[in-house]
Amino acid sequence: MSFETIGVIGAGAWGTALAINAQRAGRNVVLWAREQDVVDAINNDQKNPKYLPDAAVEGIRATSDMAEIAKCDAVMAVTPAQFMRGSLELLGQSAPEGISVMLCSKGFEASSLKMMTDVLSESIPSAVISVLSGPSFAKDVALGLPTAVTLAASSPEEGERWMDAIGRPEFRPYFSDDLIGAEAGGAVKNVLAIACGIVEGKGLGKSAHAALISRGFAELTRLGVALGANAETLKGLCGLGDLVLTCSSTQSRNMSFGYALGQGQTVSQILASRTAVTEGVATAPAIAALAKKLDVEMPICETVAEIVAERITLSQGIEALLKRPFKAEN
Ligand SMILES: NC(=O)C1=CN([C@@H]2O[C@H](COP(=O)(O)OP(=O)(O)OC[C@H]3O[C@@H](n4cnc5c(N)ncnc54)[C@H](O)[C@@H]3O)[C@@H](O)[C@H]2O)C=CC1
Ligand SMILES: O=C(CO)COP(=O)(O)O
Repeated sequence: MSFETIGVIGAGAWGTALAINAQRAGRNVVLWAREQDVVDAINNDQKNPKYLPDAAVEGIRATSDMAEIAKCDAVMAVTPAQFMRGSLELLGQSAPEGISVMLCSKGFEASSLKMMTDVLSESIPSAVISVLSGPSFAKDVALGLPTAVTLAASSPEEGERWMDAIGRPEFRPYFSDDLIGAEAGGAVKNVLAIACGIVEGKGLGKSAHAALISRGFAELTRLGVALGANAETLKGLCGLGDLVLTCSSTQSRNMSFGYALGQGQTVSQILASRTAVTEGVATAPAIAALAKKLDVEMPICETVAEIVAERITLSQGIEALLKRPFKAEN
């Protein structure tokens, strides 16, 4: 059975862009927003000025009633990671047995150190889980610019259903059976993008920037593998691909957060100046704690966690990384 109606939970920039893409792919789309002004703007003006200004949100119905989402053939969950559990528990109140849910957010739950796949299994035990991740800025997808992503599903049949439902020439999903790899890549790259932003903001040079991406990728791979991912998956769109995108452009909220830190702003100043979520800020301490728990060497991510918690200064963090003992590359 193919998915004809798609429910999208979360009308932030990414949920809205994914809803636009699914509508363009020919699906009937219902978009759930927690804010009534966002629901009204989409239904009355075909716009989402709060989270995705400039994009036309046409042919999509917005709702604040989660029961309407539960009636759809399949659901894309796009709530920021720290609030994902609440959204899924709400969906679980009216979801049918075996509902297909695709997780599209990038982060770990800071309070439990859990991945979104675990949060979904705990909230809706019968859900059929998929993960969408990869280099894809919401604005690019909304504009219809070419994008390729990893679409990880628990069976090839489920993957086919999702690819048929949301794939388009300008939005190319590549199938993977590695749910953990797809998730881990997206979560860790956000933390590394903060580090890359700091390097750029402080003017440490492109050589340092490239070194950080490369050594950061080693950390991302180590943690992913320790969590059960296949290292090959992490070389793909959801790992290296997304790391390169997010570390290359201040269009990334994580990269621009780090850039602003590098330019001398404080964590609270930067967060107070934006409505958009900066996932790496909450995920950094979770990754640092996981690294400790699993005995995985992740000095860059641990340094970002210390900086974000304001336990060390940028200069202290940079010095500590540069003074680490020389060692073999792998
Ligand atoms: N924006 C992008 O280009 C991309 C974002 N993502 C991921 O998608 C997820 C959602 O990000 P965006 O849509 O960009 O968010 P956004 O920054 O555009 O909007 C914030 C979202 O958080 C929700 N929110 C705020 N406080 C909340 C609360 N207390 N409870 C529940 N929800 C709350 C808002 O309703 C809104 O939907 C994140 O995990 C992000 O990493 C993934 C790929 C691309
Ligand atoms: O995940 C993203 C692109 O793939 C978006 O990254 P930011 O949340 O840092 O903007």
